[in-house]
Amino acid sequence: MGAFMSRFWFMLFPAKEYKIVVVGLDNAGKTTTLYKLHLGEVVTTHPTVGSNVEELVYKNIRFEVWDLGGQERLRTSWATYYRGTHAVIAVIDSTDRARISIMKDELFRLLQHDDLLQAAVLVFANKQDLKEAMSPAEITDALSLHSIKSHDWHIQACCALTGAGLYDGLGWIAGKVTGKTTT
Ligand SMILES: Nc1nc2c(ncn2[C@@H]2O[C@H](COP(=O)(O)OP(=O)(O)OP(=O)(O)O)[C@@H](O)[C@H]2O)c(=O)[nH]1
Ligand SMILES: [Mg+2]
Repeated sequence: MGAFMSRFWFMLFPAKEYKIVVVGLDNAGKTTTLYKLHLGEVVTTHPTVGSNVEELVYKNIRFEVWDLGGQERLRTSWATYYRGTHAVIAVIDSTDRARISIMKDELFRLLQHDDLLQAAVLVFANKQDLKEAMSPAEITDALSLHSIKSHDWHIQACCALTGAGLYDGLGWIAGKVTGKTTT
């Protein structure tokens, strides 16, 4: 391959791609988040059975983003997606006070998984447009995030419908996986 072709090839296919898995209870807004980031649009969603996967490029960093189904019967299969994961996004429906403790249990279970020992963890406090939404501070307490010492974690308020906060969260992941500060 000539020098020009080689440069062209690497522009098209940069070597590194980072894998993100998106987890959270059903109705949290995972699929809405993925397609808001991927298409810039709010898509009509149905409960995900299995997964959706899309590629995102942000600040020249390529991410392969896996959105998993959150229904109870599907959560046991989340672990089959973990291998090679650089970052986890846990999407929270900030109005779902009744089930935040279930999400906490799911979060602490995934933190113990061997395939996620190196993964950075971003918590999206989604649906902040709704007035009954818990604040990020309330969610931090409810999920006991300060007790997590084994992983880098960060919580970001967001609204998947407007996109507010989504790129701030992705920027945090970008900084963690590349080891650089991105602005
Ligand atoms: N008000 C509001 N509604 C949202 C927001 N994000 C998502 N939703 C709505 O929440 C509902 C569920 O969104 P989905 O993205 O399908 O949820 P999911 O987490 O993918 O659900 P499963 O696939 O069943 O695990 C949809 O009606 C979305 O329009 C948000 O930020 N604010
Ligand atoms: Mg979904």
